[in-house]
Amino acid sequence: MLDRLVESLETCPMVKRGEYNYFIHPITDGVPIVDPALLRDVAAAMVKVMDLNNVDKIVVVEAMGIHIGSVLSTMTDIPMTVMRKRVYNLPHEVPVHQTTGYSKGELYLNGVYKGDRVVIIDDVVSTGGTMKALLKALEIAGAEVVDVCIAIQRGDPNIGRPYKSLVKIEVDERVHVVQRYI
Ligand SMILES: O=P(O)(O)OC[C@H]1O[C@H](OP(=O)(O)OP(=O)(O)O)[C@H](O)[C@@H]1O
Ligand SMILES: Nc1nc2[nH]cnc2c(=O)[nH]1
Repeated sequence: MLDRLVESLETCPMVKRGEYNYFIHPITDGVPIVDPALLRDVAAAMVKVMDLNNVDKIVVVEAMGIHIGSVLSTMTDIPMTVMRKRVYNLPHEVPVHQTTGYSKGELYLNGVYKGDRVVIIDDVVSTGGTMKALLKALEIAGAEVVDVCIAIQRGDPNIGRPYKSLVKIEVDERVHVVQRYI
């Protein structure tokens, strides 16, 4: 189920961003082209490894959580909300500060309320800053986080709670998949 993900990661293009080796992959960047079979593999693997019993909502992060979350949502019939970088000022909106390796900003959670059972998914975790911001927003909203699953884990970030990742990678001049969940 994850062979296509592993193979595509280990052969994906790389660019240097300063000293940082940045990998470019359809799941994390949407380029050069998103293979439907790869997207299906990732979503199907998430369905297989996650606890989705009595889950009310899937929470994803703009922008690159959206394509995976959309497929997962249509496969499971669980509604999805997107943590946005844009403020809407809707009632109950929860703003939180996000700091990643290369950016800082505000994120805004909508559509999640006290007592909701939610799962979180995203494309990649690297510093863990985005996940920490999202977990804080969900705590403020009063939601119960049932499970967290990230497609690609770069390194060993601590997000303050256990989480699952489909593959774990190390990166030098190319990507090495060092662990896979299934
Ligand atoms: O573990 P972290 O260091 O927080 O990095 C992970 C986050 O970085 C990427 O998003 P990014 O903030 O680049 O925004 P984008 O999805 O809109 O490109 C990715 O989609 C994750 O959400
Ligand atoms: N696409 C992509 N996203 C990242 N997030 C953190 N590191 C990387 C990277 O090297 N490539």
